[in-house]
Amino acid sequence: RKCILSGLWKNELGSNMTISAVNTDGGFTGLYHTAVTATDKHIRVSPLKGSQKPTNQRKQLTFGFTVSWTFSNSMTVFVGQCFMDDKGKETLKTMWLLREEVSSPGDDWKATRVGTNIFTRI
Ligand SMILES: O=C(O)CCCC[C@@H]1SC[C@H]2[C@@H]1NC(=O)N2C(=O)OCc1ccccc1
Repeated sequence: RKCILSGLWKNELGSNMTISAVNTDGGFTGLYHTAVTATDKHIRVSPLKGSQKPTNQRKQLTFGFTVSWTFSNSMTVFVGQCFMDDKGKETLKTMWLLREEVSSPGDDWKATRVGTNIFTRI
């Protein structure tokens, strides 16, 4: 079987994402609902856009997507791969870069954070 990104996923932080149908060139959109916040802002659902390698080429495909957070001026890019176990259970192993909006170039050094996330189907 092949990994399909469409559907509902959750990660180890409890964040959820919904990925829409993947189109023929591998493009997809979706919504990201993070469970964690570094600010006192109320968490809101944020849009995501991404692309994956076409499923007809790969079983355990690679993908990337960008989340433009609706409640802050920051942006996160995720990159990862879908793995399937022998029971057909899919896992998305990802790493992300979070770019915070900083007020001056002098603060650029501290503006990017990195993290990992593992997603499984809900
Ligand atoms: O949910 C996951 O699976 C992974 C964790 C991602 C959490 C994201 S990072 C950007 C956004 C979300 N939480 C938060 O406080 N954000 C935010 O933009 O806060 C503003 C901010 C950003 C960077 C530094 C300080 C504050």
